Amino acid sequence: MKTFLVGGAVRDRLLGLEPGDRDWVVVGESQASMEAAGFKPVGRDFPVFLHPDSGEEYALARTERKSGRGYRGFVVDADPSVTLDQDLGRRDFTINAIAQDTDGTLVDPFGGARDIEARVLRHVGAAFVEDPLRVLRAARFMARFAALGFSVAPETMALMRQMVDAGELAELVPERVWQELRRSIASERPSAFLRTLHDCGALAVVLPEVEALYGVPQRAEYHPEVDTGVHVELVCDVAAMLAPGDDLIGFAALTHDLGKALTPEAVLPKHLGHEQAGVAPLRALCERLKIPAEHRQLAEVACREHLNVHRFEELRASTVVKLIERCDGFRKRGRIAQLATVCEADKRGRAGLQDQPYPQGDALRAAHAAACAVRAGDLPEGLQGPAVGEAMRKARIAAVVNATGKKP
Ligand SMILES: Nc1ccn([C@@H]2O[C@H](COP(=O)(O)OP(=O)(O)OP(=O)(O)O)[C@@H](O)[C@H]2O)c(=O)n1
Ligand SMILES: [Mg+2]
Repeated sequence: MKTFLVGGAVRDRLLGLEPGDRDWVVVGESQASMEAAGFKPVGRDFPVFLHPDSGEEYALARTERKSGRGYRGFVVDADPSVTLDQDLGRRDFTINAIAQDTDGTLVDPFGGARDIEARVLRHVGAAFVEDPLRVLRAARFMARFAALGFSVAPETMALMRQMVDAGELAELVPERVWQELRRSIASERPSAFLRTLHDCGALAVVLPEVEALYGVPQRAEYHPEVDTGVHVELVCDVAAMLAPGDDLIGFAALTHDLGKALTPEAVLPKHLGHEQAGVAPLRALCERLKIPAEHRQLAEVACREHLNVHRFEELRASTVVKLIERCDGFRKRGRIAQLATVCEADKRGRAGLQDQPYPQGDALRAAHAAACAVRAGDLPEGLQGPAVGEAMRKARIAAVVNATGKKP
């Protein structure tokens, strides 16, 4: 059986990175011969099998041709006569279209190794336009590889712009948009995802609430970068640095300032009340993309409360306890630490201010820990009904006073 390693594993090895999942392509076999060799069929849209021992994915070499709208609208040909070069030719980017023989030899008909060397993300061929998801994949690979010096080839960028202008991205279902977004905000450079989509016009289609932040000014004394879109890019990158791989914190960082797009012109560059104004566009975005509940909740808390956390020094202990209650932080114990991280990313996500300390974060975490340490057994005995809640809140306030030296 003739098998080749393909895709991400070959690419990542050439980049000197730790390869993830290994995907294999098989040439000259059929559904029947694979099953006879003990492989387990798992593909729904095309013939892919799991290796009986390693569990790795083996796909028959195939060609694909667009036959209609939607991501299922493809005619797949996986006949044993399909060649390795044909299979590589249907792929998205040259850096993903390199195969490696079992003896280590590379099969690289589209110059993928050269593009890896030159740090260029380039499409393989004209069939690129048949799959609108590839616009988001380009942006996601930029989030992952921009820090290594990658950029999108101008001709690929032009093609992506054409696809957007032709309305192709309307085909993308929410689940697939979220999958690419989730992985991008958990990558090293989420700003490159946003910037790539912004530059080709796709951000306006998939995340119009975020696109609307570009061109909106903020006060230069507080925000040397001025542009709110640029601010959000920076915040996402700091969040990715503070919490690597954490899409929960990444999503809240991305959406914390959506309200700034709604500030009336006359009020600019101030953004009074943008925290409350941001809740409606945030909910619209979450509904449309079917964002998971936990992500929605942290994002909404961060949107509403980020200024309160920034002024933590000024808050009384009772105000802190109420803030924690509003965040559901006594039941969801991880949430306050997450909020503190998002707020730190917000403060440090400003041009030239990345290295600023953010003492509010630790102070909030310490206050939360102290308030959480109060147990029902610490309260006076014999309390009934609402009196228990009242006594609990008082005890928590006292604990925060103790831990922080704040006024009650
Ligand atoms: N819309 C897509 C999806 C996948 N592929 C091809 O299928 C391979 C495997 O896809 P996937 O696992 O999604 O990407 P990887 O490149 O392996 O990256 P990752 O490390 O994220 O798995 C890609 O390298 C690419 O050759 C493609 O051409 N077009
Ligand atoms: Mg892969």
